[in-house]
Amino acid sequence: MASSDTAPPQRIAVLGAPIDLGASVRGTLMGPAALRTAGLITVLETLGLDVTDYGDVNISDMRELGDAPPAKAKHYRQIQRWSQVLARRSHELAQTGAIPVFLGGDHSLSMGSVNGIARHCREQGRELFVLWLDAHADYNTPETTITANMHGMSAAFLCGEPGLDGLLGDERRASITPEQLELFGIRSIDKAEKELLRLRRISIADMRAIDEFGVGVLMRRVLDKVRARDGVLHVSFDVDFLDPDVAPGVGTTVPGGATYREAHLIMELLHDSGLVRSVDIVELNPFLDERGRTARVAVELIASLFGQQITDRPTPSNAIVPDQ
Ligand SMILES: NC(=[NH2+])NCCC[C@H](N)C(=O)O
Ligand SMILES: [Mn+2]
Ligand SMILES: [Mn+2]
Repeated sequence: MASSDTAPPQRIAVLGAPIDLGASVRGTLMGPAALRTAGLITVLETLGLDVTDYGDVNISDMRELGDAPPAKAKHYRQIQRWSQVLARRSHELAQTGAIPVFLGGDHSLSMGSVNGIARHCREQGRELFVLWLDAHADYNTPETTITANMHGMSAAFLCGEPGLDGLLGDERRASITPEQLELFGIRSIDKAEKELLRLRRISIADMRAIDEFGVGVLMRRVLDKVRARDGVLHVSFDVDFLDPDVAPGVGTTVPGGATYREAHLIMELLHDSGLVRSVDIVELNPFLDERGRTARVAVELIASLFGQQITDRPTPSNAIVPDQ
């Protein structure tokens, strides 16, 4: 991913998705603006990347599909429009060879972004894995949900769980299989959601596992799996993955989250792996933030994901982390 003297700089395609109807707390629609204000574009350019900011997605010209909205999925029609346009734009951006970075917006946007990336990967014959950095599993369906908020359903939707079948019209719905989903940082799961996760044998690095083994070991397990299958990675980064002390600007805070250093290490390991092909940054709610603190932390973490290093010398992580 890093640029060298000979290789052309890595291209990054930034696209904002100012959506907040998937969550119960309004305000994530200001996320793309806050991330830009916190310097996202400049930070990436300073790292030597070739960044194109495509602005924010517009859904006004989307036609309405004729499917029946499920009973328990709030703002289904609106989110359907976002998902459709995002699936299309995401596929187009991936085709240009750039790394798409989607700025949310609540986590329902991943239903579209990941669908488009998955389509591109299928066409390329590469297996796509999705790393879901989140306090929540987002593995509810209209059947299991308690809140009817669609940001709590996106991971389940992507794995082809029933209930939102008409969301993308004719577009193939299951973007990945349950074994291509890696939940990481999880500390809040609803009862019926937990049962579904167990049934599907979804891989979960919860906070208990992180406390016990550390993010280095657990991340290496994820990365080794992707490498062994010659796959690539999409990183879906829900800002509430971070501890609320570090990142207060989110609508669904859960105590006991990842620390500042844990999060940076994850991003650094992801960068070193060279496997990341696309990224979502979701759930940042500037309306709830403290003087832009959370937006700035999110930007710093994205910088680590794209190669910012403390010493500007390669860290030989394999030399200092003993084999399991
Ligand atoms: N992307 C998020 N912050 N999701 C929170 C989901 C919370 C809860 N599990 C629900 O279904 O409503
Ligand atoms: Mn989420
Ligand atoms: Mn979350």
